[in-house]
Amino acid sequence: MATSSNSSKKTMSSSPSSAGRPPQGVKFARRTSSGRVMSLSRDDDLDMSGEFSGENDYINYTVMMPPTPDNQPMAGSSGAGTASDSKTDGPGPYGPSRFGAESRRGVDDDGGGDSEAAKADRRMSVMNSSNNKSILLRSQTGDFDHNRWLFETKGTYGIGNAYWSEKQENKYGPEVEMSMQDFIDKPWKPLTRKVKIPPAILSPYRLLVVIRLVVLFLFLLWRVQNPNPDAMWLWGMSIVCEIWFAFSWLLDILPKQNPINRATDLDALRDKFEQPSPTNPTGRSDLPGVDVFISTADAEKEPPLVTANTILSVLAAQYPVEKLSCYISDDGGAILSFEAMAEAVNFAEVWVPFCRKHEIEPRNPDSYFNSKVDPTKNKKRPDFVKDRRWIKREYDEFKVRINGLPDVIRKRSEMYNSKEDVNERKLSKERSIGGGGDDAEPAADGEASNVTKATWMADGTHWPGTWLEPCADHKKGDHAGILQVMSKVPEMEAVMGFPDEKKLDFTGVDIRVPMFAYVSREKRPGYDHNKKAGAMNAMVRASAILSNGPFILNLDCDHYIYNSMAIREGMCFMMDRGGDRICYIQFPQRFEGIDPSDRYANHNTVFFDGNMRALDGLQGPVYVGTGCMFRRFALYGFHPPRANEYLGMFGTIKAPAPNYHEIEAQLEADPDLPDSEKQPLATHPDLGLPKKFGNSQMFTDSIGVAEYHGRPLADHASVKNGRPPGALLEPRPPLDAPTVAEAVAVISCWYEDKTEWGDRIGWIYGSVTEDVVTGYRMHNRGWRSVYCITKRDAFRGTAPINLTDRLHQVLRWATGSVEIFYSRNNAFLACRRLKFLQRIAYLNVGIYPFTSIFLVVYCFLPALCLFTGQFIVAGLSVPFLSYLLIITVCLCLLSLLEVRWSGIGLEEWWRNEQFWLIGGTSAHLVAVIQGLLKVVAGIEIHFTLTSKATAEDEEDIYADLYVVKWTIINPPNGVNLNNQGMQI
Ligand SMILES: O=c1ccn([C@@H]2O[C@H](COP(=O)(O)OP(=O)(O)O[C@H]3O[C@H](CO)[C@@H](O)[C@H](O)[C@H]3O)[C@@H](O)[C@H]2O)c(=O)[nH]1
Ligand SMILES: [Mn+2]
Repeated sequence: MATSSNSSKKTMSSSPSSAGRPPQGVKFARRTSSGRVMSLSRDDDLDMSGEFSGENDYINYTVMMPPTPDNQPMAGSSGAGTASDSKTDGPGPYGPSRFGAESRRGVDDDGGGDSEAAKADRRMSVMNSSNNKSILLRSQTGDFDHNRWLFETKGTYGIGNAYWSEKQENKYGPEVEMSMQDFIDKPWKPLTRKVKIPPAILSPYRLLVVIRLVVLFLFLLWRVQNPNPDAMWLWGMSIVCEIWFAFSWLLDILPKQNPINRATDLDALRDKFEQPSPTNPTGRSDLPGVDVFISTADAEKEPPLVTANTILSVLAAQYPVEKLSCYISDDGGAILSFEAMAEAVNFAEVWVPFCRKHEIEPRNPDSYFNSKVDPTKNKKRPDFVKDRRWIKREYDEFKVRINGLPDVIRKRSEMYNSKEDVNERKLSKERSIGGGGDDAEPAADGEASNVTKATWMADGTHWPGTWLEPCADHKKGDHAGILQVMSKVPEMEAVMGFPDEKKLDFTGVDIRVPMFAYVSREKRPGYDHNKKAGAMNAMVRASAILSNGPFILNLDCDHYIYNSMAIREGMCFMMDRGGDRICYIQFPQRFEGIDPSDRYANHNTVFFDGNMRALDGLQGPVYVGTGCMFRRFALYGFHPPRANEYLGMFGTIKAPAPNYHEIEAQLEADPDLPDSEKQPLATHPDLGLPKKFGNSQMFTDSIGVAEYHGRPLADHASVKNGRPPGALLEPRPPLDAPTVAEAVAVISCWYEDKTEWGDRIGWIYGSVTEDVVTGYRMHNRGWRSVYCITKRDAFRGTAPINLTDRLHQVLRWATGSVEIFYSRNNAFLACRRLKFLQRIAYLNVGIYPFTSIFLVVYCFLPALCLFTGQFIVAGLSVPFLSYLLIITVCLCLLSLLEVRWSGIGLEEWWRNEQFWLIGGTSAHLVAVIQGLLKVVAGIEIHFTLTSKATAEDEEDIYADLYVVKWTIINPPNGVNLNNQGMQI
């Protein structure tokens, strides 16, 4: 089933051994004599597609079909001569494939933002918002608290609701003819609201914190004043520890004083962006684009089947198909991942419409078929059972194909290699015939064994990535950049299926699949690839050129979309009033396959439901990796578009942001300033600052567009930095070859030379927990973030199940924290835009591993007491005991209240305490030592990938639970087994 598709593969090294390669296609990337690919910037007036083939400084660029792993690997490529027509255009198992990049790109449209029409649109919106607002509307936006009011009235009011629900019935009917005035006067309905934690819980909580603080202070004072003269050393040691514990408790508890909950209104989002309106008569989606990034690094530890399932869940997400793009970054450059992804896209052709037709959840096939609930629940269509049976079989076959891939690839490669061998032998024979003699034969044999064993793609070309038998240019950390658009940019309008389409009846179901691209950045020895952060940055650039979605969702390869509405939930925040100041939306990380009693606190609920919720009430949750939706513009290192800054201890002092004021004043004085001057982007405090993004003009041009597309709708006077409704209805231009070439150029390993990538732009380098640092930088610039807990989990993933893997993970996180502590990202050095309590929270992130030193010492104290017969105090006096009692009772009450406001279970809380001690006396301590070694001796820290369980080992999913691999981080655990250290 050869599928027609275009692969855009950069053949960086034109190795002579690739005799069977088809003739090179479009040539357009420029390569200098030094071997570097230089500025590939596309000039809009210049048609680059044809003219470069004559120049010798352009490298070859092949647009070819992706070899979807077929089950007749050698067919059609039996001879080197036939390879050239391997671009067979046949239907795959599900009909004509959607693979491929188009060859032309709309000339008149460059994505919206900067074109004349868009400018005119924006001017219109400025006029509308300033002139046409009714008095009523303005009064509503004054000091009146919409969110609160809506919440209290359960969110139903005004003509808005009635009006819009009527519309739903008849999308394209005559009702569309509503007047502009109607539209403008539509009450402005918030997309999100804050839900306060009941004061009945919060007030006693705060009170107890104060009480405990005072008592703790008095206790320590008493302890200092009452030494134990018999054992001063014991007394001294214990008191130092106790003071540290008090300090770290303070760091932990202070940022927790204002937890909040949030709720989103998905209906309001739909009404606002996807209902017919004067600016949008057909009700086409006016939502901004979203680029989803999946990262994988190792096809062994991260099984391709798991990754493929994640991809499928993304492709089937409920978001306008034409606005959604998915990218996978393969840091391993493995052909296995590549072909598995090609298979996944193939399967998506039926899987995605199936999900839409029957509205199933979750849309990760593996979880869906394994879920314990009755699949027919709430299913009304009579053909559901039949369809499900069919797709289940189809999925099983898909699994078999994926599992068979390693074999297929190996066999195929062996075949090609032996063919090469034979050719080589023939050649040498011919050569040696001149010399004559029978001894030619053994000589040829000897030669053959020298030929490197290449890894071949199904179309008879060399795999540009890592080979099964690694060699120079084709191994991990040394291979070309690969970018392949596996599913092309979809049509703008829904494409409805018909009966019997692809063996299922898809009548009235949109059968489009979002764009999907496989990306493996170039890697060369001598370059620091910066782990996940580097992979992310490469994807940020490639996606800016290919789709430029103003929002970026990042998922690890094992984290799939569990709630197909998740992206829309995030979008509610981004598109709400003030949403343009939100840099990212962190979703809680939820895990599956963890032992029921969650022995090692893998769920981490105390963190995800407690700490993060609390931070949401300050400046926002920290960025903790997978399940986070970014504003692209914020990733580029800009400051938030804001007129005011909030300074001071508690961020309550309002002051105008620098520069902004001046420009405002200028504008007032001279209303005839050029239009561009009125745009909020132009009034960004730091837009003038030169940022070093690298030399891709196409990339630089995309920045402003992404910013503009990411703004909330300017449908209300209170939206200061919005875009007009209907601005995002333009179709996306199809991808053309120069665009793809540019995307390949920006994933090359030298692109970041002398730029600020990883320093001020994108994911920040230099830490194994790139996530925390990246988020910190944004908060430090004054952005805020939002924590989005959805009723149905947004995403789900796997977590390490045995103690060793878990400790390694905790070790990596703690090491990252120590790195942060010793870096310039230490919150002590933060600028004043970081709110005070937020700063404390970040300090805590950097400091918590150091607690382990004191914890270990303290854990040894009981033993020391036992041996020496001494105690930390002179005698068990009444004040000592009563202080201890109050402190402990307060702590218990606080924990209870915390459990109440965060909604976690008591057992979960207890597991967390236990694991805190286990990790605190082992992994954290090692992390402190590692961190010190790095700072003092410059010893690098490795990123140990967390192994993911295969979806296959179902027999005993907890088999790993008790596996203990002895490593340096285990021994301190012995301490814990007997001691439960007294915890202040
Ligand atoms: O060189 C690398 C190393 C890792 N990864 C990817 O990074 C992700 C996270 O790796 P994993 O071993 O699963 O780490 P976890 O501890 O499970 O991940 C958490 O912690 C990481 C930081 O330590 C964050 O990056 C993750 O998003 C967060 O989920 C995976 O998708 C990897 O494929 C790469 O792309 N390139
Ligand atoms: Mn993980």
